[in-house]
Amino acid sequence: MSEEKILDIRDLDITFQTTAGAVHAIRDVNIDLYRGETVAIVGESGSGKSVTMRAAMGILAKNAVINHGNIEFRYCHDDGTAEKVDILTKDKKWIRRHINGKRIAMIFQDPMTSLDPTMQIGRQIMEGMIWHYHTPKKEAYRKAVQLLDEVGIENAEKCMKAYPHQLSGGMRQRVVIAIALACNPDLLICDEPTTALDVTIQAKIIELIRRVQKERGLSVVYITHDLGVVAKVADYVNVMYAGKIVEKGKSNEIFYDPRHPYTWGLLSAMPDLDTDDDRLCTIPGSPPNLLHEKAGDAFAPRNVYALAIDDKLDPPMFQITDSHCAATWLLDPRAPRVEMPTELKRKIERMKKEAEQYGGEL
Ligand SMILES: Nc1ncnc2c1ncn2[C@@H]1O[C@H](COP(=O)(O)OP(=O)(O)OP(=O)(O)O)[C@@H](O)[C@H]1O
Repeated sequence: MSEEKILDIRDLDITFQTTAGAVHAIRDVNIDLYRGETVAIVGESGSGKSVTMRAAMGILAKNAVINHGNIEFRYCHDDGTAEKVDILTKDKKWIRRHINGKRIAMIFQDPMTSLDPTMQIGRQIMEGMIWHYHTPKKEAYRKAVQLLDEVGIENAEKCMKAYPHQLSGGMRQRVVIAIALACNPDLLICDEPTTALDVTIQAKIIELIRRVQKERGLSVVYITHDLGVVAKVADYVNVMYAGKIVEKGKSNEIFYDPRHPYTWGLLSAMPDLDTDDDRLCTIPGSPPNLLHEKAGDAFAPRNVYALAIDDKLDPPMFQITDSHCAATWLLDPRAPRVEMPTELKRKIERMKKEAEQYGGEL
C-alpha cells in the first residue's frame, strides 16, 4: 500500500447546537487514509458516520460547532503539485471551488438524491468538468461518454440524452459513479451506496467501485451498517458507537478477532449462509440520546459484559496490535477474562473457512 496519506482526521470533536440543547455527535475521532486504501466506518444509525465524513468534505450543517480537532487533506493542485490543507479552516467558497465534487466526491444511498430529475444525464456528468476545470463543451461531452462506458453503461451515447427516471436503480447508481469520477477525485466517499438496490445489483455496483478504485488509485471511505459489504471491500474498519470510534483495525482483525462487545453484537447480527434468521441476535436496547451524555462508557447500558467501572469512566483505547485497538475496559489487565459469545466464535470459524475457499479473501 502506498505511503501517501490522503486524509488525516485528528481528535475530531463536534457538537450540534439545537433548541433542545447540545448534541455531542462526534467524540475524539481519529481516522487515517492512504492512497489506494479502502476504509470503512460502521455503526448503527446515529453513531456519527456521516457527520464525520461530512466534516471531511467541509459540508457540516450550520449548527455544528467544532470543539477541537483537525482534518488534514492532501490537496492536489491542477498542475499536479500537492499541499496539506486543514479542511476545517477553509471557507465554504474555497471548499465548493476546490474540494466538493473535485478532489472529494460522494456517492449516496439513493441515486435520486444526487441526480437532477429535470436534466439529461449527459449534462449532469459534464457540469462538474465545465465548472471545475473549464473543460470545453465538446471535450466534456466526449469524456462523459467515455465515463459512462467505464461504469458499464452499454449505449453510452443514448444514455447521455436520457433523464434519470428513464433508467433503472442500478443504472442510476452507475451514472452517479460516473459523475463522481468526472473530475478525477482523490477520495471517494460512499454513503450506503447499495442499500437501496437489490442484492444482485448491489454486488455489481460494489465490484464496479472496486474496479475503478484499482484502475485510478482512488482512496475510498465506505459508510455503512452492512458488515457484509465491509467484509468485501475494506482494508481497515472503524466501528463507531455514539460518536466515538470504539474499535478499529485491519479488516481481518475486526472480522476474525473482534474485541469490543459492540463489534461482537454487530457481527452476531450479520446474516451469513449458515445462520437461520431465528438465531440472529440483535444488540439489546437502542443507541443513546446524545443530548444527555452519561458518565462512563456510552455502550454500558446495552453491554451484558459491562463492568462496574463502565458506569464511571469512559474506557481509553487499548492497543491490541500495531493496527488494532478497542475502547473497552474488558481489555484492561485487571478485568476478568471474558470471551466472545460461542455462537459468534462458530460464525467466525465459518467465515474463515469460507475465505480459505476463496483464496484468503474475507
Ligand atoms: N444538523 C444537526 N443538528 C443536530 N443533530 C445532528 C445534526 N446532524 C446530525 N446530527 C446528529 O448527529 C448524530 C450523528 O449523525 P450521523 O448522521 O452522522 O449518523 P450516522 O451514523 O451516519 O447514521 P445513519 O446511518 O442513520 O446515516 C445523530 O445523533 C444525529 O441526530
